[in-house]
Amino acid sequence: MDLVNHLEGRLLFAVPKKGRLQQATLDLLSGADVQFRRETRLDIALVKNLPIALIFLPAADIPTFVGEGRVDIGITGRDQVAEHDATLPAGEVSGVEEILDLGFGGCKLQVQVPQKGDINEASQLVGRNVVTSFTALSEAFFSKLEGVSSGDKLSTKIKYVGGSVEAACALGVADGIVDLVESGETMKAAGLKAIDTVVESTAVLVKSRNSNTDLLNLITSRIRGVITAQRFVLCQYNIPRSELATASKITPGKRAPTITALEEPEWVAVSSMVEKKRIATVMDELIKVGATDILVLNIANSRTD
Ligand SMILES: Nc1ncnc2c1ncn2[C@@H]1O[C@H](COP(=O)(O)OP(=O)(O)OP(=O)(O)O)[C@@H](O)[C@H]1O
Ligand SMILES: O=P(O)(O)OC[C@H]1O[C@H](OP(=O)(O)OP(=O)(O)O)[C@H](O)[C@@H]1O
Repeated sequence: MDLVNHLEGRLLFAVPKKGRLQQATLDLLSGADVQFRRETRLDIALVKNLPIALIFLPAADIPTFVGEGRVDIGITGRDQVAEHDATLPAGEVSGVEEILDLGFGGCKLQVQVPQKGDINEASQLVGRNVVTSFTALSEAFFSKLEGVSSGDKLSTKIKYVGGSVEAACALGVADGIVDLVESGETMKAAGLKAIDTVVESTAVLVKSRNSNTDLLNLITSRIRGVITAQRFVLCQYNIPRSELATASKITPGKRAPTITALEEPEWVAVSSMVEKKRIATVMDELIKVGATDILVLNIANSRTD
């Protein structure tokens, strides 16, 4: 089938074709009931149950396609959006608009130098060689350090490499690099240390500034629901009515806790959404104020807007 001729009337949705963000993105689409089958080697897949076409693109290229309005919506790293925006002429508004922080793919774009060298702060790299895959963000970062206005010549020499950036210092190509750090293992293995942060990143859902359709809002709402379900658990417990006000402060919920009367008039049951990462502390606090029968339930999906 000639897929390109089947794109008419469909919302075009760019997703990473490989790399760190791909699996979590596919899981998110599955949670949002976006059904598709991608033929081997094809970068376009038609969604079976919605008028959407998925376009598989390198994460780094997604902001360009979204920014130019060639695709309507996409998932990529905030670092890639920032790099794209940093290439725009001064004063030009980016065509890429972030709509949701997706919470996965967390990493930092950091300035790194040899652990055993004499450089301890980024200003010491001014006028020296810096290697990176993020040239626009690095140029903006060093322009600020040098006090140079955008477009003017930098004394720091910024060179592009496409990957294995951390090898540049060992090979004598660079005095420092600007590269992504997640666990820090690659940096440590290469004998490097971080001395500054250019951008902190997570995966984001972005849309083209001029795209705004009911379907775009529907898919955004579904994805928001999946993300919320992943971030929160449902906490249920019984509490003496006299302690309800205190307990409600511990579990205020997203809007307000749900309170249900029990057969025993002195007691109520409370049900409230709590952020997963806080749940252990919240349970400790609930026990202290007299809660009993605390249950924590996973949320399969949610919709709050
Ligand atoms: N440890 C990490 N290293 C690199 N990127 C990460 C990491 N953790 C999360 N990311 C995010 O994943 C995005 C895509 O990076 P990744 O290297 O997987 O892409 P890729 O398309 O395979 O690119 P490349 O071919 O240059 O490696 C990054 O821009 C960043 O937002
Ligand atoms: O802090 P860590 O958890 O070690 O992750 C960071 C490393 O991962 C990325 O490289 P990737 O594996 O994508 O290969 P690349 O160097 O070819 O881009 C990034 O460029 C770092 O080198």
